[in-house]
Amino acid sequence: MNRPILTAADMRAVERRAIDAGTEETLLMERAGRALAEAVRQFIGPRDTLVLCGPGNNGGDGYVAARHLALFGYPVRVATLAEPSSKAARWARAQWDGPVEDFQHADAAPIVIDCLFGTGLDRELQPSVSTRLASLVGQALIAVACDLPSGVASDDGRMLSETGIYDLTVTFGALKPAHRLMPAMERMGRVVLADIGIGGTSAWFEIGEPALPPLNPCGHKYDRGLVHCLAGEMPGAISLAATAAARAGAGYVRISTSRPIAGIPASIVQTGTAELQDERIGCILVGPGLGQVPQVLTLALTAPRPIVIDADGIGQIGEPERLHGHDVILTPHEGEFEKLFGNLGGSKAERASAASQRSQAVVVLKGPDTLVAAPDGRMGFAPPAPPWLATAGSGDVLAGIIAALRARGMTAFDAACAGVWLHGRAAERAGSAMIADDLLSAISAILR
Ligand SMILES: NC(=O)C1=CN([C@@H]2O[C@H](COP(=O)(O)OP(=O)(O)OC[C@H]3O[C@@H](n4cnc5c(N)ncnc54)[C@H](OP(=O)(O)O)[C@@H]3O)[C@@H](O)[C@H]2O)[C@@H](O)CC1
Ligand SMILES: Nc1ncnc2c1ncn2[C@@H]1O[C@H](COP(=O)(O)OP(=O)(O)O)[C@@H](O)[C@H]1O
Ligand SMILES: [K+]
Repeated sequence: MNRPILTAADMRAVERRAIDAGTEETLLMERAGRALAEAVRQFIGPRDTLVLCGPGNNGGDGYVAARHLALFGYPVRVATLAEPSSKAARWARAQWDGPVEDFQHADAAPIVIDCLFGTGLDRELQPSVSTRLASLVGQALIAVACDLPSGVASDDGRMLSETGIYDLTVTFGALKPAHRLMPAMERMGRVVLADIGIGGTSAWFEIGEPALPPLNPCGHKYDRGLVHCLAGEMPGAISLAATAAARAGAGYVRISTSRPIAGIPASIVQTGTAELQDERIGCILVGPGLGQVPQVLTLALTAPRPIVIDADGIGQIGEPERLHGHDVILTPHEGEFEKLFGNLGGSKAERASAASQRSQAVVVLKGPDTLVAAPDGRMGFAPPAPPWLATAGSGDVLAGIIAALRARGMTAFDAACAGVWLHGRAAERAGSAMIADDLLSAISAILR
């Protein structure tokens, strides 16, 4: 299931609509604080706990969580940075009947719950605050963030201030962009999304497990998709991509190559000609191992078929507008992205979206926080993938998987999202010592 991703403004609008429809703001805060306490109880046994409360509603959630943790039997202390400034937070503060310490002087504790700032953080923390928070987080056995680690910019995942690495982040109603974007994502530990009875829809979402096209019991190999790969100077990369396409369920994979390629499955057909006008082709794949032969990309763009352009092919496009009128999925890493689109500026999501609109292609902007952008504004955020995916050839495998899914009839955007999801899960399955070749059998295992 795809989970919506909401900006701070989206989230405030959702909250406003719920309040206008009659839900008390304090009820939402009660649910959020209770969910935070429940998550702590679920993951961590009762130990001395210090709850740090800020002036806004993030702090309000903290007072509620402290009350529930005390009821659960946790020895809880509360320390505050400033008195509550919102009505709901004042209510939550009034419900907490224990003492309140001063944030700068509170002793450290094995469990620290950071409820200083959440989606309302709009500037860096005062150095005395960030230093103290980092010290308390650093001394804790378990550090928990309410909604977001304080210091994180909710909408783009930047660190406005550095405050340390957390073990658990409990968020409410919907994921925020920062939960799926670096550098913030790697500071959050496990992210738990709690239901507080509100949520919204959005063109931005976390990519969930895809529904792949069912096989037609009466179908033949072309019904399952023909992927035509174009080889270039380095055959290894296109071999990986082609084999990935076959493993991801394409019924027929062939490679146009000027010389025979050794070591690939015999079922992958090698041909000396590029029969790209063949209407049975479901997707053309060009770029992996292409080298400096731009005429191959030009040839690919003469065919009126869906096309995945990866690696060297991306650098040979020239102007993104050249892709208008074609049905293209681009799969750049940051270097390839910059080669084609230049330095666009803005957050990763803004850059991916601008690039997709400019090229009218689906853009898979890869990295530890891969994004899939469509020209119409939809954006898929990859769920966390293991860092060992950063290995030579793994991008070629991704391009092959996406080409297979496109050839099987998924839309360009859905194929790209599904490919990114499968690629990450295959890496999890293959384990930390994997090489890109190992992803191929892992794909088969997942699709079994
Ligand atoms: N939306 C929902 O549906 C629900 C949201 N909920 C919770 O509310 C949280 C959002 O609450 P929020 O909007 O009150 O913002 P929050 O993060 O507490 O910070 C704002 C305060 O901080 C201040 N301030 C900002 N930056 C600062 C800085 N660098 N240094 C110092 N001060 C700074 C700013 O004051 P300012 O000085 O800007 O006037 C203001 O006082 C959200 O993360 C979630 O936990 C839940 O209760 C359930 C439902
Ligand atoms: N730190 C990381 N954590 C998770 N995935 C990563 C990380 N770094 C890169 N990846 C993924 O690994 C793949 C690398 O692709 P690419 O850069 O094209 O490599 P290559 O050209 O060697 O195939 C991409 O799918 C990317 O999203
Ligand atoms: K927080």
